[in-house]
This record gives sequence, structure tokens and C-alpha cells, in this order.
Amino acid sequence: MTTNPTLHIKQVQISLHSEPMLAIDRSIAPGEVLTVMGPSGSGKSTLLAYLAGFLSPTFKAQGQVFLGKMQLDTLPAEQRGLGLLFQDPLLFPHLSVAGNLRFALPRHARHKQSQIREALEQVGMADFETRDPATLSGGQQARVALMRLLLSTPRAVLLDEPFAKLDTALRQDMRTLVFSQLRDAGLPALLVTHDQADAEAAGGPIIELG
Ligand SMILES: Nc1ncnc2c1ncn2[C@@H]1O[C@H](COP(=O)(O)OP(=O)(O)OP(=O)(O)O)[C@@H](O)[C@H]1O
Repeated sequence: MTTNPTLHIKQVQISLHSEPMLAIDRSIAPGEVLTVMGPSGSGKSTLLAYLAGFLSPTFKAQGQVFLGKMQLDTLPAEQRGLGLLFQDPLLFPHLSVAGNLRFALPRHARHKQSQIREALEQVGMADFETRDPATLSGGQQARVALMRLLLSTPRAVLLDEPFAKLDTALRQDMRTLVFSQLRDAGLPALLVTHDQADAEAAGGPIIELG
């Protein structure tokens, strides 16, 4: 079995108009979730944008990011191999559930209907292949978004308040599902959240910005 690389965030400092905004120096092991908390405006989304490779040039960043031996901060966003999960599932409305999952597969694997079927079975949605995303509940959309993320075989994952739009009853189930899937896939992950219960469910170290 291949081991995924560790994500190293090395002495990263981000400033806005010459004012230091945040500093972080952490490594995230495969299967570990680092939770970043902090008040509104402390720079949580800025940190994710920096790691993902779409930080606005208004900000100045120093430091380095490595995924194993691969230096990420010098690569364009699409070459970083990161998977993103947001508050909004962001499913393509013109594709079926299966179409959304197929799109995430590497080009050479798009014929593999079995992978799509297995992914849906894992989240209890075996009968949903042909469904239009607009006809799904919020929780069902979130599960499709999670499986789409995993099928895209990311090497590390960034999560931006992924449970914020789910109602309370669903939220705990989704936390359990997301964090167990990330652990099973052995992916290093960074979670940004306001919610202490998210951080506890993630089960990893917590840092506070601001
Ligand atoms: N493109 C931009 N240009 C200038 N300033 C920005 C830009 N984006 C964000 N900021 C400022 O940078 C600071 C950090 O914003 P950021 O969105 O990272 O905070 P946050 O911790 O994610 O907040 P929230 O919890 O409200 O989402 C804020 O003061 C914000 O006003």
C-alpha cells in the first residue's frame, strides 16, 4: 500500500498592506486533520486560498508548503493535487449524480462505472446514479460532493466550513462520515471552522488564529 505524503506548512506568514495577518508552521500527517479556528477576519479563508493557490495578489506571503518532497507554493493551483470541500456542495446542475462523480475521475478512468457505483453504495445512495442534483436533499448533495472529492484522488484536502449549511441533525452524521473517509484514505487535511464540535469530531490538533 502506498503512503500518502505529509503536508508541511513551513514558516508561512501572510500580511495585508504590510500588516502581519497570520503565521503558521505545522505539518499534517497522512490521515490527520489539523483544525484552524479563529474569529471572523482572522485569515482562515486567506490561509486556504494561499494553500490552494488562488491568494489575491493584495496579500504578501512568505514561507513554503511541501507535500512530501513536492514544493506546492510555487505550482499553479491545478497542479497542486489538493481536494477542496466547501459549505456549498457545488455539484454541476447539468450533470446527473453519476455524471458529477464521473467528471472527478482521472480521464483514463472515466469508463469505470464500478467506481461510481461503489462510491454511491458507500454513502447509502446506490439508487441515485441518474438523479438530477437539484432533486437531492442538502445532506445527499453533501455526500455526493464528498465522494466526488475522494474519486478525484487528491493528495491532501482543504475543508472550508463543510458542515455549516447542514441542519443540526445531519451535521453529526456528516462529520463522522467525512472524517472517517479521510482517515481511511490516509489523507492529510486542513479544516477551517467556527464550530468547536467540528474541531472535536476532526480529532486532530487545533490551532487558533488571531
Ligand atoms: N481580496 C481581499 N483584498 C483585501 N482584503 C481582503 C481580501 N480578502 C479578505 N480580506 C481581508 O483579510 C482579512 C482576513 O479575511 P478572511 O476572509 O481570510 O477571514 P476569515 O477568518 O476567513 O473570516 P470569516 O470567518 O468571516 O470567513 C479580513 O480583514 C478581510 O477583510
